Amino acid sequence: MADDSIPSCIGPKSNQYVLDRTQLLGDGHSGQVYAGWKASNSALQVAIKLDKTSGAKHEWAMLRKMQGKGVPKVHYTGVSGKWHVCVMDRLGPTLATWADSMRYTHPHSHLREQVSAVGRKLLRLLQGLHEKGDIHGDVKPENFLVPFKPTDESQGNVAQTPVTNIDMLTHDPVMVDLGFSSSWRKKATADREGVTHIDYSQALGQFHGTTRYASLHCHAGRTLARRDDLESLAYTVLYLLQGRLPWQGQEGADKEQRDQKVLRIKGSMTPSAICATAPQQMKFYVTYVRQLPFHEEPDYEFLDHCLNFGNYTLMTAWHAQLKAMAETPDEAAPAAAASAPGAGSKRKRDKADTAEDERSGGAKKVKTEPPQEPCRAFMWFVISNNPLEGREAYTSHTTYQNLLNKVNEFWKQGLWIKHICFDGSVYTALFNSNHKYAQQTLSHQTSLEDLKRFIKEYWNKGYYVTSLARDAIGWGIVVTKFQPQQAYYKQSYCVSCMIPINWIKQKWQKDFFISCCAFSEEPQLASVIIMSKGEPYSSQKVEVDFKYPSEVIHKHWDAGYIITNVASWQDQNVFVLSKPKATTFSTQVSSRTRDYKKEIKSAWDNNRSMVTLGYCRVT
Ligand SMILES: Nc1ncnc2c1ncn2[C@@H]1O[C@H](COP(=O)(O)OP(=O)(O)OP(=O)(O)O)[C@@H](O)[C@H]1O
Repeated sequence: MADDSIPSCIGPKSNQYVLDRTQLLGDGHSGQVYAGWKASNSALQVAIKLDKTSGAKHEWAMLRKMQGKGVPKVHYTGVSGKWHVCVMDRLGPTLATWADSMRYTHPHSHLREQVSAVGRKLLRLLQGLHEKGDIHGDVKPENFLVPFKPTDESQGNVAQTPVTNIDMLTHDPVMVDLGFSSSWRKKATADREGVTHIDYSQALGQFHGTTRYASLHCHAGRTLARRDDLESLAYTVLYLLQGRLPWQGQEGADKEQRDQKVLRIKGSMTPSAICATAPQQMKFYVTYVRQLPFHEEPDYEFLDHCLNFGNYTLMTAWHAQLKAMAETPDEAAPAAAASAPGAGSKRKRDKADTAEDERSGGAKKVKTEPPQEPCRAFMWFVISNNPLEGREAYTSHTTYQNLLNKVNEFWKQGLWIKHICFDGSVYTALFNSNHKYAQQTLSHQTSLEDLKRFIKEYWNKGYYVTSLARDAIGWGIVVTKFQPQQAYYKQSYCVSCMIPINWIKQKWQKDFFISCCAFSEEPQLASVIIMSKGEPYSSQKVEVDFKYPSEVIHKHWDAGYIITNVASWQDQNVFVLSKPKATTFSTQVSSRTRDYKKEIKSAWDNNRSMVTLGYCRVT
């Protein structure tokens, strides 16, 4: 039944529009779009967007700002009853509808040529928006419409124009739905020469956008930047070409679970796998946008060359280079093989043996060449700080029992376990002569229920959990009794099937900070987070990424944070960064290495103390 609150006439008497309730053009999350016409001139066909929220005013302002630059012409905006109303040019079908119908009626070569043209035009539309200081924030095929160009001008009617006949080589797509748009540059500097980029932040668990097309950064709750529009454009182009994306059709109890599944598939697929059945240039496009730093101005010319896959006879020098690269055999090793020590091609292994990132690292170079796609690999993350204080040691063993025997020897020497870690086959433990510790126990628990029982039992005895690791069959746990006056005030744990970001945020508000964490995949997904009151930090961040987020880590280092925990969660890495209350700390080094022993030795040789170890995905 039609909603009676929907107005049939819109606008002041001198400028009225008639709304046709029988012609719903689109139904979005914030309202509906109906067809209509100008009361005094029925040939002027319009689209009338009714929005329930005052957020519409932001979209109106954006549409006005972009008039003449690829958005529909706006005829009227105002409020009617409970609706915020925007009357604009009526357009044709969405690109999704257009491509779906083309796919079954035209040869693939034709679709490919058309989609290439569309992709390049969309890129330029987004570039225009970016040059104005804004990003779209919801790039997807449904938000770009085919223009209405009636074949017979005298009886023009959008709906009757066959969508399959619209030649996008000669028509330009139009961008709609700017409701999610935001600025990528700071307002105060928008008109000045030295443009300042907005600040980076990550709000884990906050995802706004369309799951199917969202960038990985968007899924991770990171502040959106130009790179995110361009990553979504890649998925849009791939959808138009293939009618499907590899992460479609995921099922789950709720939207959050489905989003998590999509993120996991999207994030763990290499650009080659995502573009397996697409033109090879798209692989370079996806690789490039996924590696683009937050602040960096995208190289639109490079992306345009990648999207120019419609016609191989129109090859530029760039294009030829891209094609040559596309024909080079893919060196990516499968994840499992890459994770085994010594696996992967020799060249890759030599190149990737150790990578180091330092707090005082220099400025980054801007990439102008086609990026190389990295292979997926897991490595040790060795985190060390300046300077080395007291004694330190490490040990590694393939069985928990052997580890326990060795730990007993270290305890006798006055060394305490600082951290334990498991890489799939080997347990590693770091030790130091921590003067705050008085007693320690290392234990192994096979189930989560046993782990919870153990933690409670030892809390009652005055111990706190100081390290945790997940091994092949259970959980290694270290509990410690502190010297008087040195203990935490309180400790809390959360066992969950996801990273419990809301719980963590609540605890942060009560001055708890993450002390340690561990994650399991088998037999079920589980995350165990231990938070304590009394940690020597003033603030904390959690970063979740599919690889090592060097750019983000540098930003946090610059803001005074240090990495205090590294762990892996499904295909992703979890980095806990903490801001120490004391300001004595000077430099932190994060090394990704296959040979952690060499790295620990090098840290000690350079007077650096060990903070933590993790075994995580690096690419
Ligand atoms: N000017 C127009 N002419 C014709 N159809 C339009 C026009 N504007 C929007 N539409 C149709 O209405 C749909 C929804 O529009 P829009 O995306 O602006 O609404 P929304 O409520 O913000 O949607 P979403 O849930 O995607 O954010 C579009 O996908 C399109 O099919």
